[in-house]
Amino acid sequence: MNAILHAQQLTKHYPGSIALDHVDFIANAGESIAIIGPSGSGKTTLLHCLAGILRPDAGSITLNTPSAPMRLDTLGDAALSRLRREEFGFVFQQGMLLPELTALENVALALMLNGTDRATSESRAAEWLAALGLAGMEQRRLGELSGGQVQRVAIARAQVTGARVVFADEPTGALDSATSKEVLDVLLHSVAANGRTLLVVTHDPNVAARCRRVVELRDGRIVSDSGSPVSAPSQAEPSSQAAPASSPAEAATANFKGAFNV
Ligand SMILES: Nc1ncnc2c1ncn2[C@@H]1O[C@H](COP(=O)(O)OP(=O)(O)OP(=O)(O)O)[C@@H](O)[C@H]1O
Repeated sequence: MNAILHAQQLTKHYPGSIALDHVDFIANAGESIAIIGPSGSGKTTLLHCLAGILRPDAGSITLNTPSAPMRLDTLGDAALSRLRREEFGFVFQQGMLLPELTALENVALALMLNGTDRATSESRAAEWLAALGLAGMEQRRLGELSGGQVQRVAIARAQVTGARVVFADEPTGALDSATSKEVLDVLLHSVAANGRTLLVVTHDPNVAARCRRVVELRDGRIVSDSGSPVSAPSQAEPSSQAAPASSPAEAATANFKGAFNV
């Protein structure tokens, strides 16, 4: 498999605690990886370091791009922000979306920040929203959507730019179990259909069980790494090999190819 993200000897301290203790980690292209572990074990710190949100105190993080490997830990702030906008997508429990904007504007904004014109951005955003089951809701503000619908907007925003790695932190944490399952289906199928890599921090065993690989942290160290499929092997297949649609979520997946071929 091809490594897309490679962290070596990642270390991050906070006053009075060590959040990451010489962590070595490789994410391969197309994998869905759950990061689990007890509260305070360093999951969010690891995710934020890998995503270029936090700078490690020591260690290296390399993103393999088609042009050249890029070292996140040595990039300047402006270059790091640009890399985050172009290469990464984020689905967090809250905070990534702007409540004063409509669903369409929230998704389109991700493209506009990368220099895409407004008309193109809105048209691609509308395709993504439709593919995720939100057709007809484009003009609603976030307060007019359910929690599950808001997370679908976040999933669309995370991927509309063509991000190659999607980072999710408790993406279903605020949802009831039925809605969690729906949102998880949409997230897993959409990243798989587009060949993206997914890293998801979770306390939910149902979320971890649906990921291809499970990495467990304790006291800032990786203590186990399944490194092999635990379920849903089709998640790692490229879009051309995606299974035929047989449910609304899978039908949405099939539409992604259209969303990206425009
Ligand atoms: N901004 C901060 N300032 C000080 N200490 C911090 C900060 N952020 C995290 N920590 C500490 O670093 C350690 C790892 O925190 P982190 O949030 O990464 O763990 P986590 O596994 O994601 O926890 P949770 O499951 O509760 O979200 C903990 O001891 C935490 O208290």
